Amino acid sequence: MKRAAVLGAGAWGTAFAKVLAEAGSEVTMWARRESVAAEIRDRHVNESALPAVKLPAGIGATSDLAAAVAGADLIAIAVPSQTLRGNLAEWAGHFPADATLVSLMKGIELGTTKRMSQVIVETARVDPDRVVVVSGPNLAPELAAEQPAATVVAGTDVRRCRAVQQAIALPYLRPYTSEDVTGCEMGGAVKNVIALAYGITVAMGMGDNTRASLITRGLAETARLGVALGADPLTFAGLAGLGDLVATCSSPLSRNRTFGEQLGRGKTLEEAQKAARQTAEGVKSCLAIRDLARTAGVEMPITEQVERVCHEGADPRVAVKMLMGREMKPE
Ligand SMILES: NC(=O)C1=CN([C@@H]2O[C@H](COP(=O)(O)OP(=O)(O)OC[C@H]3O[C@@H](n4cnc5c(N)ncnc54)[C@H](O)[C@@H]3O)[C@@H](O)[C@H]2O)C=CC1
Ligand SMILES: O=C(CO)COP(=O)(O)O
Repeated sequence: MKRAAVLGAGAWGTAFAKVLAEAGSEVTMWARRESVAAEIRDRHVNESALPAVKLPAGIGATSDLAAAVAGADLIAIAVPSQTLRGNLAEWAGHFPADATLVSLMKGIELGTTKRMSQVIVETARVDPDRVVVVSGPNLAPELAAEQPAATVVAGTDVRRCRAVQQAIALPYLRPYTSEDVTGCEMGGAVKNVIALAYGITVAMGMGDNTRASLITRGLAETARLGVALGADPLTFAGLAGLGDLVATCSSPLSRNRTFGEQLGRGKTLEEAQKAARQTAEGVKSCLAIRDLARTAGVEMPITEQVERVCHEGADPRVAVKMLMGREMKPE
């Protein structure tokens, strides 16, 4: 049996801990609040993150980071992208020397424009081979309800990828491996921005033609940026690209889509933030992704408009007009 730690007891950390435990690992979760750790330990639930989900009784939980990671050979991290660097500054010294670090996050760091695996390598001072990314169409409440889904385990060390693949394979979760870390992370981060745009248009009453156009052109700009950063174009046709984009845009469970709906109803950023209980990564990542695109000389018109609506108070109706009024070109 493997010993795994999951750092972050939000929706995804909790669902992922359940997966690891059910696939045979001995799991300890780290929660920021001791009350959440106690609830997981004693009542086997995490009501605020995943209401009504019964967790395996064997999952341990603590708010003591050193205790959570002691002896772990797999450490999965599921905190907000923008706090990861700060979290790791406190944590990294406690990580066992050869543990595989699994990034579950889907965002780009503000300011540095770094992907989460890059932040882990830099801040925890580990060899890039030790970092593995898990990304795909994996809405936490659906996975926790054991609805069948697939995902991608990406890394530069095939042996570690296979070990993580084995550690999360279940009758309801089918993991595939990939060597394209950049592509998987860019797919996961940019789909959150496109899901914001999708939510905005849903709230504006737009129909399936608009939705399909957004998904398709959203994927086009995701792939354009990803390829400029060295990703394999085929990754964007896979689970961590199109798969996650479709799941997130289509699902009322998505925090990013829901956040977009608030903006589409005319709420300000601050009002939408007040209403959101959990992390909607696209809201901050859209700034970093726009900066990445500008530096790489890549056009990302949907991302540009999402940034304007989120952070410059632009009217969504004007944003739609600007997207539709762009210069004509071949597909
Ligand atoms: N929820 C989902 O369905 C999925 C989420 N993800 C990604 O996983 C990451 C985590 O997402 P969730 O668990 O859903 O988010 P969440 O908002 O439910 O949980 C985030 C957790 O991080 C903890 N945390 C630790 N340090 C923190 C700090 N300094 N500031 C704020 N919170 C801190 C919070 O206490 C909270 O438990 C995100 O990057 C998200 O995009 C990926 C796949 C699925
Ligand atoms: O990444 C996800 C599904 O794969 C979850 O999306 P949200 O963060 O928008 O809920």
